[in-house]
Amino acid sequence: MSVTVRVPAKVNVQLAVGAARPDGFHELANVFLAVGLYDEVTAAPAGELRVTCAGPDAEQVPLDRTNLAARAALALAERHGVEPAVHLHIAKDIPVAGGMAGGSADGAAALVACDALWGTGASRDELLDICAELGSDVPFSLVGGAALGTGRGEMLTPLEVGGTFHWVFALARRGLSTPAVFREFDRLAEGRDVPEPVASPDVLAALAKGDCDALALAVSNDLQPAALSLFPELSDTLAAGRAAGALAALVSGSGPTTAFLASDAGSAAEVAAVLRASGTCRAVRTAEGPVAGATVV
Ligand SMILES: C[C@@](CO)(OP(=O)(O)O)[C@H](O)COP(=O)(O)OP(=O)(O)OC[C@H]1O[C@@H](n2ccc(N)nc2=O)[C@H](O)[C@@H]1O
Ligand SMILES: Nc1ncnc2c1ncn2[C@@H]1O[C@H](COP(=O)(O)OP(=O)(O)O)[C@@H](O)[C@H]1O
Repeated sequence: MSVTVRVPAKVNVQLAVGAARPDGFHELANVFLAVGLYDEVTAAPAGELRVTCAGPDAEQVPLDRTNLAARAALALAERHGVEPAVHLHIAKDIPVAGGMAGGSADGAAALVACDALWGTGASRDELLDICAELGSDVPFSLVGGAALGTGRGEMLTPLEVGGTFHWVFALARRGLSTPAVFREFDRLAEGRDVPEPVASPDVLAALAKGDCDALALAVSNDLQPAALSLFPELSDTLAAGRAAGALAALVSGSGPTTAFLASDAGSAAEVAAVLRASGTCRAVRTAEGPVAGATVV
């Protein structure tokens, strides 16, 4: 008996970042869109907790209890008095440390898989509570679709989306540490007023209408200057994607993956081909959104 859960990556179509809070986190207005790059987590009975991982970048994924999938299983087991004797196999396809919530996705997927395998019958709210404990992006990985995340990003308001958005993702040759990017954000903001983060009405309207031209004009990422400060070569990738005809180009979350909005699947394929030939990135993927969150397959 085993349970497999498929879980998507995310791109931030708006990431507004406020000042650092006393708890070390930043207040956000974070507009998430789930996109069709997936990890799959399979939970199966075992003598003890064990994590294995396969796929691109698998060697960068920790297999101990710091792995977010393992942390999810331990959190659910503790709440329900269950022995976490489970083998979690992660089939990765979401770039690691890429700014696409790959680890967060595996945390949400492992939670759903273990809940089904163990029959703990956790409610949606309980699963969301555990996700919020695991990380700021993890609740959205469970929910999927499109949502506005406030607080650390863990308090979600689902958003209407009136169509399909076509994306191209350029994977970078090295990762970026999310905490390091937030620290660089703080350094760049020193001495300046950091406005309260507010969701952009233009972003919300463009999503609701499914209007890629309007979305292209409205997307923004307050972490982009910090990511570019730590990884300046990403500017070349952004420029290559724009020159290839992308409607918009931005760093995905804390990066280093760069995201390019295209008008349709054909244009996305053209932008992807130009980026592959540009020599400015390690690999290029295309994906559409919104897609569903963590789902038992
Ligand atoms: C930046 C975003 C945008 O969606 O995602 P990625 O680009 O990493 O995928 C998220 O805010 C990342 O969420 P997640 O990766 O879950 O962060 P967490 O594990 O909760 O926190 C990791 C570290 O990031 C910083 N952090 C995270 C969230 C937040 N609102 N403020 C922060 O300052 C803190 O240094 C924290 O210790
Ligand atoms: N299941 C997992 N998949 C990927 N990374 C993981 C996982 N569990 C823990 N990590 C750690 O989390 C770090 C951030 O990974 P990830 O969530 O993919 O980055 P991002 O939040 O930028 O998308 C990785 O460098 C890795 O060390």
